[in-house]
Amino acid sequence: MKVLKFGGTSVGSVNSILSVKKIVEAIEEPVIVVVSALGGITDKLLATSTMASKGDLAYEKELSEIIARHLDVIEGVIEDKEVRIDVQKKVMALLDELSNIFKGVYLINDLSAKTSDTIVSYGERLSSLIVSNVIKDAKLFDSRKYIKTVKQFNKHIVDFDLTNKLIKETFSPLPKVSLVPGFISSSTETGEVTNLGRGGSDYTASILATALDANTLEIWTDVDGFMTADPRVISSAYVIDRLTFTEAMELCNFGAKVIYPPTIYPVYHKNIPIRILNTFNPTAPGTYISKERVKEEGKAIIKGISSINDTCLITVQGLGMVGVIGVNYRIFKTLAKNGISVFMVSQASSENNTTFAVRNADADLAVQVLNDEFALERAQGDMNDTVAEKDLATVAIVGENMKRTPGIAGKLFGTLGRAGISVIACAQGASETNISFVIKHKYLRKALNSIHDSFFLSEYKVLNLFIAGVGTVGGNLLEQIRIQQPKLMRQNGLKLNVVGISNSKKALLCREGINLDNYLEELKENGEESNPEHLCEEIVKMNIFNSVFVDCTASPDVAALYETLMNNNVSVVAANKEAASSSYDNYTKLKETARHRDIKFLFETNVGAGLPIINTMNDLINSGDHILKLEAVLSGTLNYIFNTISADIPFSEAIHMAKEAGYAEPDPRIDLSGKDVIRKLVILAREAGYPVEQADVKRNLFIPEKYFEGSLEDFWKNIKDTDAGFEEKRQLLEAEGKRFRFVAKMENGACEVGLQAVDSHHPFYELEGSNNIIMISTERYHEYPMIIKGYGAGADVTAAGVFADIISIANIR
Ligand SMILES: NC(=O)C1=CN([C@@H]2O[C@H](COP(=O)(O)OP(=O)(O)OC[C@H]3O[C@@H](n4cnc5c(N)ncnc54)[C@H](OP(=O)(O)O)[C@@H]3O)[C@@H](O)[C@H]2O)C=CC1
Ligand SMILES: N[C@@H](CC=O)C(=O)O
Repeated sequence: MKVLKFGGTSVGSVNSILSVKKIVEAIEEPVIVVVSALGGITDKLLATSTMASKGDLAYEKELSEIIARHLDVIEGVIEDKEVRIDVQKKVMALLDELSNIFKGVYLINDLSAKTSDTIVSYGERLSSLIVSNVIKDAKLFDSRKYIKTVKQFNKHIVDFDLTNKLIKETFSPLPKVSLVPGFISSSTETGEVTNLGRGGSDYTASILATALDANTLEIWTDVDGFMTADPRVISSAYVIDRLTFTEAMELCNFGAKVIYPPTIYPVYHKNIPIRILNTFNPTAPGTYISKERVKEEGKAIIKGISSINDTCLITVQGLGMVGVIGVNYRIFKTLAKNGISVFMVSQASSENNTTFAVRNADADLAVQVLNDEFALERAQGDMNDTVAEKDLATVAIVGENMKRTPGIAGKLFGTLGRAGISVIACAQGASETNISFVIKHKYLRKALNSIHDSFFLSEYKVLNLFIAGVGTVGGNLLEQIRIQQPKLMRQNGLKLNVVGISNSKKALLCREGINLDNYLEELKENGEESNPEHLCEEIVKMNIFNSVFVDCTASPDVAALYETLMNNNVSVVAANKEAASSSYDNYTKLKETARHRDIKFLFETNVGAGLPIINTMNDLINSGDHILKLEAVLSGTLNYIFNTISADIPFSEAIHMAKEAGYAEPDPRIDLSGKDVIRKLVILAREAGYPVEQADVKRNLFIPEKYFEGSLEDFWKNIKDTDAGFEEKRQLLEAEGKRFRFVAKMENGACEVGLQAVDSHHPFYELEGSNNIIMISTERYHEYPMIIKGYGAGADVTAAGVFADIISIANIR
């Protein structure tokens, strides 16, 4: 035989009760079916009691809703008219009793524990009566007659000797289907109605399964089983197929509300397995809980992560505690005497403090009673005042396979460190099945996500992207992500979740991910007013794990956010060159911050767009080479212009064309003035190991300074004046068989940029379109420098370079 328990949601509606009928009637062996009250009814009974006890006549409305709910369910689940009328009568009789009790509570304005217990018992009495008339051949039993309790420490404790005896008598012989109300019981001494506490229906089922030696206990609920973590917080959480009793106990004691914790003890002792199944998805395999510890190859070492939101840490501290016997005894005795439950304890081996976790609501009382207990020691200066730190959260990782497996704690705390989360207290029992730690509540979501990502081979890894700038580069990047995303997910298990998008005026932020099919309209219509500071604040506030800020703007104000973002463990990928070419101090500070926080600051596209220049230089240096000299054409815009001007296309027209083609900076004067090449050379020199500032670069510019003064419109208007002069120079050069190239050079840290006329023997002569070229001379590449050449500007190649930086953070293959 087996015992099946159906919770409130499983018997909460007409459809769910019909599913229960189908599930039970398909079983061939004898079954005991335990039911909870209709979903939400226990809460409503309690709320109505409180109203009535306060003399609030509105209780009558609540009561009429309770009545209507039950009558509606009967109407929907019982087809046979005669049976239906009979059940309606019986149910109405119970509801009349209930109504009279409420009236009494209302009239005398008093709600004793006994009356409250009686009122809530109606929930299961009503539901079991209804369900017993839905399932074919079901026989209804009354749990008050065989689940007996005695009072201990103001709680109703099961009187197991009597209960087991009565259960055996009651269910002999065992009917094919026995229908049993969960939760309710009665007192051994007085016979009065009692109950097993909230969630007690699971316990009823466990007690019955144990007393009758069932082969399985099935808990039917509204989820597919124990999940690796709370799926409302972690989208990649999945159902755990097997757990040991210990693991299940650890997980549900620690916040996973799949089963009521005491349920596990009785069946554990008789080694009766529990299956967690979903009434709404009955074919799902669910979670199987048994004594056996199975170590499955390729599966995560830990089984689940759970958490307690409501945590306060209390610390008792003082040098006077060191070596003194009995301090902890006094702490915990005092707490117990005052009914304060402690769920985590941590004591340093120095013995100078004991820290423990309680619920926030118990904190003030705990501090007060402990200060009283240690009043003398405090007065003598041997101990400090007791301190409470509220609004914290406790997280636990659970798994029996952690036993004797080195590196678990290291991995856990390393993961938290990389996410920028500080651990306030931690504890691990010698059983090694649970490592618990306390953090600030605001980091809970991030901690759970980071740990889940690190420990579980989820179907996919997530990178959360904030993309600033949706123009030429940013827009192209978003389109590449949109197109590539399904393949990355399928082949590499990488989900790129774009959680933020912004332009200069608006920001769109969504933790769950922005739909990339129509982000521009969304940004326009639903984006919030934004500026760089606001954007930064919002990102920090969202506090998302594995997040990357992608800067596709040209804004110095946006670049100024990197430090704060990185200090909040957000990696940065920049197409924007402002930060890497800013003061050397700022550049090194950002790089050090990234190293120190174990995050990334990547800016490959700052030089040569998608060409692998910076990465190659880093690889050379990291393998022990030294960069001695760089010679390069680094402006796609200028190279394009010099390759495009002709008798038909004047200089000013070629600038327009470079802008149109997406090569030029948002402000093309940055290209024309040589500034863009200067900052690129500075970045390369720094990456090569030379502490260079922009002011150190010698420059031989080719457009007089006056053209860069005034507004951008002035520039476009005035630059036409240079067309004739340029055409003259071009013709001369053509006659000499030479071409203009704007060349950047660095030799042992000395940098210069300038216009050069190169002949056909020069390696830069044949450099088509907007291409860039760089010759890198090193100790190893000396006689024949390393050459990297290709598209050096343009939306798609730059976006692809930014994309590559992002992918490198995910570290996928
Ligand atoms: N084009 C290329 O070949 C290469 C470009 N780069 C770099 O890429 C960056 C982007 O260039 P590109 O795409 O051509 O420029 P665009 O002008 O096309 O786009 C810039 C984007 O940045 C947004 N923006 C500006 N200021 C802010 C701000 N304060 N906060 C948020 N968003 C802002 C703009 O918004 P709005 O529309 O509201 O102004 C726009 O969406 C530049 O730094 C450039 O140097 C690097 C390598 C190659
Ligand atoms: N404006 C730049 C774009 C790449 O950095 C260029 O023309 O090279």
